Amino acid sequence: MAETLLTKSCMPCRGGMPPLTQQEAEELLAQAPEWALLDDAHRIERTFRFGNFREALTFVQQVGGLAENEGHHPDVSFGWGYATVSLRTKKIKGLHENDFIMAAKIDRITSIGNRLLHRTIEGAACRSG
Ligand SMILES: C[C@H](O)[C@H](O)[C@H]1CNC2=NC(N)=NC(=O)C2=N1
Repeated sequence: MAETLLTKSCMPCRGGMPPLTQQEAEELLAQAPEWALLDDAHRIERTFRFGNFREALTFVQQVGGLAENEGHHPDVSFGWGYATVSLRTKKIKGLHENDFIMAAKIDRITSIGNRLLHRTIEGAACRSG
């Protein structure tokens, strides 16, 4: 099976290599199309929307756990109803495949969360129906 970002794990980055080129970044962005390529292709960013502060905080906590597991860390700002995640590899002052692996895995957090939420809503509807 072809390796995809979701089947990979972040590799420790000790610096010393050049950041991805714009072309390389755009190729990887195809697997995380919701993210914006910013700062002359040196950073990727996505803002996620939520129903309230608690949902945003829960998401941020999940992102933090993923980052610790992967050993690669985003910058996150969040508040009532939103969380903005920004990814770049500080050691090389630009983008690395690690940033795209994290983006794909962060997207999966929200898709799992949404599926669970829908199942809960459906479940409640069945019981009250
Ligand atoms: C050894 C380990 O890979 C490095 O310290 C990691 C930790 N997390 C990191 N996160 C990010 N965003 N950039 C880095 O350069 C980085 N370096």
